[in-house]
Amino acid sequence: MTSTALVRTRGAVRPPSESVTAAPAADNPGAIARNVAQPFDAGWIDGIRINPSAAERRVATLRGRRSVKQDAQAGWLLKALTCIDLTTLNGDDTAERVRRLCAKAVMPVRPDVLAALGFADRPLHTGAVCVYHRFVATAVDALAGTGIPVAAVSTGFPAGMVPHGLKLKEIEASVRNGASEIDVVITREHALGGHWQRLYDEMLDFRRAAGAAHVKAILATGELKTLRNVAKASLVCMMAGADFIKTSTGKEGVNATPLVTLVMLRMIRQYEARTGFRVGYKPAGGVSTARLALDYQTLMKEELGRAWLEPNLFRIGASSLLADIERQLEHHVTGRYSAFNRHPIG
Ligand SMILES: O=C[C@H](O)COP(=O)(O)O
Repeated sequence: MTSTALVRTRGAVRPPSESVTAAPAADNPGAIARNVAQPFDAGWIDGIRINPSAAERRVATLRGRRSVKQDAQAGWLLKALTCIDLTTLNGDDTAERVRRLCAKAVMPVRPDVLAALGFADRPLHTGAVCVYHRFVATAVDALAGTGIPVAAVSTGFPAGMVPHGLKLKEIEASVRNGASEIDVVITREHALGGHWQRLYDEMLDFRRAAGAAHVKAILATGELKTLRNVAKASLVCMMAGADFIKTSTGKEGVNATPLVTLVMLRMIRQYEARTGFRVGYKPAGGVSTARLALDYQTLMKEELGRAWLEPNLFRIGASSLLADIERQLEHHVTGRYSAFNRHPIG
């Protein structure tokens, strides 16, 4: 059994010292070994300990520590843009709206702004487009030839209150329609009741049903009551083979926060140290400003290192973040802010 000092401050943390550009990291060519499910390990899970006040202190100093210089900010924001899962998950979504979203994913920033930033010859796109199952085929069609993956929310998103067998069928149907990423919601009751073996079995089934498609396990952290539950659920999902762990559906009362992020990132770090597998992280829900995106990037870099700033290990689930990033990039180039209504998509 491992007793884990999970969220303990470790002294001064180096602020980001290098400019982050939208170019791939040299040590991260894009391909990483996919996580492989580990045997269920009750001792490892039982040994997890959290120090909430230390974690709170750590995130409280985040903005004070961050030192992304003004001219480096554009590079960080372009990088953030390539990590966005550009999302629409509304009851009034239509195929037409999804097609417009896909067009935005292909060209997220005006060419003249990109050119002014020195990216004229390096077109950028978002990390993925994320939709309900109903629109997977539409998005796959709209994104054909672009290399942009389609992510489908699944398993009775957002509450997950449908029978297990139906959840597996929903995953399989989205994969058949061309989704290469599946965002699955966990059964919160398993975590709230400490039924970790049940959560493990559930996630193992989700991962099997997804086949080659990558699985992002949505913990719905705002509903898990304690940071300890968040840490344990993170570990169990990784142990069962999840490729990413994701905070929220965007529909809970509390969605992504720096505090749950810190806890989840420490678990990713611990999981890599124990198994050698790198698992990705996706904050989602309420991440709507460039400033928040920079906060999450800073946490990723400080806690996990440069490799975790790339879209194969970092995504931001967001329906409106892109609009603010565009505004900040335009401001960087022109010195003026445009109105939000000039950015109706993203
Ligand atoms: O997974 C993505 C979230 O549903 C998006 O949440 P948001 O609309 O608050 O950006």
